[in-house]
Amino acid sequence: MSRKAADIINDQVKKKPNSVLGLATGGTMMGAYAALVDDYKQNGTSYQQIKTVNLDEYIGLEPEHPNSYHYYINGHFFNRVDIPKDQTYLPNGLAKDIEAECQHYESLIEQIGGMDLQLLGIGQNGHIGFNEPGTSFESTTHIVELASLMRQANSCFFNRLEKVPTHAITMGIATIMKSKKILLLVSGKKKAHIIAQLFTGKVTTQIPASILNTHPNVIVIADQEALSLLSPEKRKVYV
Ligand SMILES: N[C@@H]1[C@@H](O)[C@H](O)[C@@H](COP(=O)(O)O)O[C@@H]1O
Repeated sequence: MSRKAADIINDQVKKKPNSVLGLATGGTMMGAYAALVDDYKQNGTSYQQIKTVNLDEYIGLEPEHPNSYHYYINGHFFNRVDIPKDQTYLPNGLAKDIEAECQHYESLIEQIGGMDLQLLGIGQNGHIGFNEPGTSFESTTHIVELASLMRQANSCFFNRLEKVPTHAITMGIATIMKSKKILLLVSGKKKAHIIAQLFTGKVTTQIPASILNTHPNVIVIADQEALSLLSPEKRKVYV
C-alpha cells in the first residue's frame, strides 16, 4: 500500500519538480514516507523545488514536542530528503493570534499555487485533517476543538488522555478540496466500516470524507482489511 502511494507521489514529483504537496500525518502515513525516503536514497528523487503544506497541527505543542506534527513530519520525511526547510509549511500552533494564523495559512496556500497532490488519511468517523462530522464543506483553515473520540484515538501517542491537546488548527474541507489531486490512504479493520459508507457515494457533512465523492481526481489506496466490508458489487467496480 505504501509502495503504491510512494510511486504516485514520485510520479508527481518527477512530472512537476516544483509541485506543491499537501502532507498528512498519522500511523497510516508512516510506511509511505519510509518508501519515499527509500526511493530518495536509491533513485535520488529530488525535492529541491518542492513545496509542502501540512494538513494540521495541535495548538500549544512546541515543534520539538515528540507528538507534534512538526516533529512527526521532520522525523519521518523532511530530515531524510533534500527538501529545503523554508519550503515546508505547517500551521503554527503556538501563534499568539490563532485566528490570524488560520487566515495566514489559508492565504499562504493560495499564494504558493495550491496543492497539486494532497495526501490524506481518514478517521474512524470519516474525519479528514481534523475536520469532524458536522464541519461545513465550505470551511477553510480553522481552529477545532478535538472531539473525545479523536482525543482517545490519539491518546496512544501521549501517555495519558489528559495530555492530548484540546484544540488544533486544520485545513478546512474547502481547502482540501481545492487540491488538484487527492490520494487517500486507508488501512486496517477499524476503518472498514467508514470505507463501506464512503463508497455508497452518499455525500453528507456527517461523514466529512464523503465530499471526496464530488472531487474529480481522487485515488483511494486501501489494504484488504479496510476493504473487508465493501459490498461485492462495489468491489467489482473499484477493487
Ligand atoms: N489529524 C489526524 C488525521 O490527519 C489523520 O489522517 C487521522 C488518521 O490517523 P491514523 O492514520 O493514525 O489512523 O487522524 C488524525 O487525527
